[in-house]
Amino acid sequence: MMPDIKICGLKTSEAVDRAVERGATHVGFIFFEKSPRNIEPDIAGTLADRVRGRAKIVAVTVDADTDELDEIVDLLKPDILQLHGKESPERLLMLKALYGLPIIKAFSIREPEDLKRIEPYIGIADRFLFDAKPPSDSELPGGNGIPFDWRVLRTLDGSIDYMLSGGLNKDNIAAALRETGAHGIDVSSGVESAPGVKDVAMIDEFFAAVKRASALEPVSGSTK
Ligand SMILES: O=C(O)c1ccccc1NCC(=O)[C@H](O)[C@H](O)COP(=O)(O)O
Repeated sequence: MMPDIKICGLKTSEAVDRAVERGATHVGFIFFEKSPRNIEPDIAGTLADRVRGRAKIVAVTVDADTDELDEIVDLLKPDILQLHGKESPERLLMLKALYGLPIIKAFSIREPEDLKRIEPYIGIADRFLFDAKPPSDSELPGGNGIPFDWRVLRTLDGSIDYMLSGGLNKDNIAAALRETGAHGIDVSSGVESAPGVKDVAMIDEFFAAVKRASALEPVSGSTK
């Protein structure tokens, strides 16, 4: 079965169109000034309009205040909010009540202990996103293009819905899916030729790799 596929950090119509043509179920726009993928909400809104209804529009923010979120929600009209900072469970409840949108809560993972941090968010976040811990010299909480040890997720309760993220690319996605069986994946740097510059050929290659990997998957219940 094909996982949900989120292409994150989109900034051009060419990349948005190609991602959705190839089968992206989610397209992500980054609202974080220090990121090479940062985009203004009005420009993101115009890009999102190209694919609205065909892919879920995801607004990615980091500890954004309510004024900033008001502007993003107003101009982008996202289907989902992705919170990539230190937002508390109470903050998620408040934002869900305010905007009526589902929330993906991102967590950085290095070791099994890190998974304990999701516990207070279970039943509040609609989905989790597991990303690698940023390197100590990075100013970005995400989009660093580095994977974590996916074996850490072996201890995760199978009922937890999550997207796997962090350094995924055409060369490692088959192993990542084999190890985790993730129902959702998220990629940014792995389809870029330089930080913040999406490459349509790399988008093609990534989707081709996911399709190959998904075709190899054993069919549950099959006797063959
Ligand atoms: O991508 C960014 O620049 C970014 C900045 C600040 C917060 C989150 C950010 N990205 C969020 C994502 O969902 C990325 O796709 C995810 O971290 C994976 O990125 P990569 O390892 O580059 O594939």
